[in-house]
Amino acid sequence: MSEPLLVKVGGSLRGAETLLDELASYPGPLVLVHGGGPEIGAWLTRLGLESRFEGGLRVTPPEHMEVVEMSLCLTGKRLAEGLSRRGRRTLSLSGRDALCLRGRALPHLGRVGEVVGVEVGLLLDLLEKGYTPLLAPIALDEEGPLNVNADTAAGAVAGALGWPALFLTDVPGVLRNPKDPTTRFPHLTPKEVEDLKAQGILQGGMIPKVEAALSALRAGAPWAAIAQGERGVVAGVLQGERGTRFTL
Ligand SMILES: Nc1ncnc2c1ncn2[C@@H]1O[C@H](COP(=O)(O)OP(=O)(O)O)[C@@H](O)[C@H]1O
Ligand SMILES: CC(=O)N[C@@H](CCC(=O)OP(=O)(O)O)C(=O)O
Repeated sequence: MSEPLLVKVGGSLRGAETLLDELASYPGPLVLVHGGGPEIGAWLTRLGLESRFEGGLRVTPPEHMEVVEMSLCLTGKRLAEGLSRRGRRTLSLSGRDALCLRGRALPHLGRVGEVVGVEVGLLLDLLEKGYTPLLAPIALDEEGPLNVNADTAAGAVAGALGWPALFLTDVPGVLRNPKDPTTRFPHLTPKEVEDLKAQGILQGGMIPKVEAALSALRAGAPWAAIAQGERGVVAGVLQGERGTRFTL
């Protein structure tokens, strides 16, 4: 029996047909979390709204939140359709459905939050019925929806499930030189991550991704890895041949 996996699909991978084939054919149970940063940015720009990032997080004033949510939900529906057409029946949900992701707002970033609770029972029920759950990173607090970085949301879901977390993105892993794919770190510890941050080697969206991998491990995920969303990636990571693996 193949091991269950939590896979985060980065917005940077939009339109990657080979990734849909790869995920649809995975023989074990999957719970998926998707991003969609590039689409959100494109929609905000189209509507004349500008985004500002702090530490890799999109500052989200309340008036931007509907755009964020609409964009993420559309991305989720497209992915769910792509996987379902390939034979993996996938349901696209957000943290609002059945109050699946409970959140807490972070200070000074508008409606940006983190996940404080995951309705694991719902995810397991869907899996048992043969559906693959695909979550958009929207969590709920008492005031309504929160924009959660998709890596952060994926780390929280992996931790709550106690499943391994695989973050798929557009680079082969954490790189010493982000422009040179041959400089991949096969393995990183929290101390090494701190050093890379201090040296400015981890930037932008890689910061929440690495932090999410470590927080998934701290919450009980058996392993966490960042790798490129391409054909053969799941087997490559399981065999230790691709991606960057994290250990505590
Ligand atoms: N040290 C690093 N190694 C690899 N990628 C890095 C590094 N620092 C910053 N990055 C950037 O992080 C990006 C991946 O994060 P992000 O764009 O948020 O992806 P996703 O949408 O898949 O979550 C890479 O495309 C790369 O430009
Ligand atoms: C708070 C915050 O930054 N939320 C992210 C949510 C989407 C995301 O994380 O998408 P990727 O995985 O494609 O980066 C955003 O607004 O872009």
